[in-house]
Amino acid sequence: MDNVTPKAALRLEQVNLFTKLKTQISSNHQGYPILQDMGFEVLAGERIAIVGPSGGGKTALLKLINRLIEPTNGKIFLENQEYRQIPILQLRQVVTLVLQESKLLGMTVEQALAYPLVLRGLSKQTIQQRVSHWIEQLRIPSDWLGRTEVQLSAGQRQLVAIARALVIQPKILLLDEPTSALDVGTASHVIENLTQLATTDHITILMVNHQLELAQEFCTRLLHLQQGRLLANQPGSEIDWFNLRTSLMHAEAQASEEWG
Ligand SMILES: Nc1ncnc2c1ncn2[C@@H]1O[C@H](COP(=O)(O)OP(=O)(O)OP(=O)(O)O)[C@@H](O)[C@H]1O
Repeated sequence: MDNVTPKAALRLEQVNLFTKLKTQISSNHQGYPILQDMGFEVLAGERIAIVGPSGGGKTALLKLINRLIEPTNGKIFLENQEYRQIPILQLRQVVTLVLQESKLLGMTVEQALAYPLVLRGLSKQTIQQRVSHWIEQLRIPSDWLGRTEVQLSAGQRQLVAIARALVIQPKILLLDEPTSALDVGTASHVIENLTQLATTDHITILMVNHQLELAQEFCTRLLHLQQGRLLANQPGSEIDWFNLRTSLMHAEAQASEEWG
């Protein structure tokens, strides 16, 4: 039996993110706080669900981890290496982010799936194998392959975006509400695939998801964000999902009252 403790895939230490511009809302000279005192560790192969009300900082957190934005202060580590010491292209080979609105940049589905692998200089045969594998796994119909972005529905685009991330075989996969436009059956099938992938290939997955039943099915650990702070960091097995649903509904209602 393998008793080796899994390695830390990712670590955040006292990460803060403020908007660059001063706003009227905050007198803080650094600007308006988006994320504050973010500190947590993720082990290789963990499946993390990130939940919280709108505007809580979930997308901002994924963008920090993909280095689309830089923290105002604090440190992020990939295994034991500090982010700022890793060349950005090297980091992006390992950490892949799928945002809510993915673009195919004028390519057909088939071209878009192959493109990241072409950029990595892989052989035609490997590219074909990997692309076919994920088309099959995610049950992408062959008649989508020749279509471009405008010929796909939001849900179809989402599935293609997930496949495009998976062909890359990243070590850390970041997904921002990947199943929000998918029908229940397809969403559940995607979650099954992701769960299996994390288990068999030790891929670490962080997924923002408003659909709590999917988060529950998926996660080994849950991060609960509210107003830019980490409210809870708990193993999935210790969560009272009923209470969580109630508290999220309250927080969402409060947030819409504040905005409305
Ligand atoms: N580039 C930016 N400049 C200024 N403020 C921003 C920027 N991006 C996000 N914000 C603000 O940061 C906060 C967190 O936004 P974020 O998109 O991370 O929330 P979220 O939890 O993902 O919300 P949702 O569930 O609605 O997608 C919000 O108050 C948002 O207005």
